[in-house]
Amino acid sequence: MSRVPPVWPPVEVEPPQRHPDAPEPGTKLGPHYAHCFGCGDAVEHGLHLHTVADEDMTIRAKFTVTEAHQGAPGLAHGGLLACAFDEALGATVGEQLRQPAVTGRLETDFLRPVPVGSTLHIVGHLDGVAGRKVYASAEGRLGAPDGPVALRARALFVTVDLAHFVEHGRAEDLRAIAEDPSLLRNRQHFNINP
Ligand SMILES: CCCCCCCC/C=C\CCCCCCCC(=O)SCCNC(=O)CCNC(=O)[C@H](O)C(C)(C)COP(=O)(O)OP(=O)(O)OC[C@H]1O[C@@H](n2cnc3c(N)ncnc32)[C@H](O)[C@@H]1OP(=O)(O)O
Repeated sequence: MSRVPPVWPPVEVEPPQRHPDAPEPGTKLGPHYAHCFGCGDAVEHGLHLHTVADEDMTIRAKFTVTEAHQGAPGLAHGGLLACAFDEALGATVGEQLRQPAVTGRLETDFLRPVPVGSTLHIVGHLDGVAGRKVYASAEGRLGAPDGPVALRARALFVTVDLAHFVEHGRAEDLRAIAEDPSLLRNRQHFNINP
């Protein structure tokens, strides 16, 4: 099977501009929403992705595969691995641009099986911006930051305004957040991204 990658980004892009309030390299980012399956503390069997801002439009993330994440016996489910990349790429885009954005398209190459108990080290990079379209890519290495590459992913995020979440979200969840903003991360900007 040919694995020649298509041209990336697929359209002409501008270099991304880091927002003045983007976290400094080395900042631990923490969950953006307690009930987020990718990063939230309140989700017992969630992925609990931990992310750290890095230099040069990059985010580093770690995800440890548990029993609850299996597809085949002892191996991570591919859909959950794609979820980990959605989360890491979403953080790459949202944190650097400090603007809400949702996943429009996500493609994932699975190069090696990922066993239960192993940790995936993901590096996400913001590749370019074309109007509301934001392109980002990531690589996941097994067991260590310099371990073998297990996955690669590329995504298109589309920037949206806050009305997206008000219009499409559930009223009771929005009310709960209004009553207890600590459900979202308590930073200078609140993180409404899904
Ligand atoms: C003060 C705030 C600060 C914030 C800071 C944040 C820090 C955050 C930290 C942490 C981040 C969190 C991490 C979360 C990670 C998880 C993210 C998810 O899983 S998101 C859930 C899944 N995704 C959806 O639910 C989207 C569902 N889709 C939609 O709502 C719409 O389709 C949407 C918004 C994507 C586009 O709809 P339209 O009507 O607004 O715009 P149209 O014109 O259709 O698209 C815009 C452009 O994008 C292209 N486009 C859209 N989808 C495409 C696709 N699938 N493939 C190719 N192009 C696509 C279109 O062709 C168009 O391009 P042309 O401008 O014409 O060149």
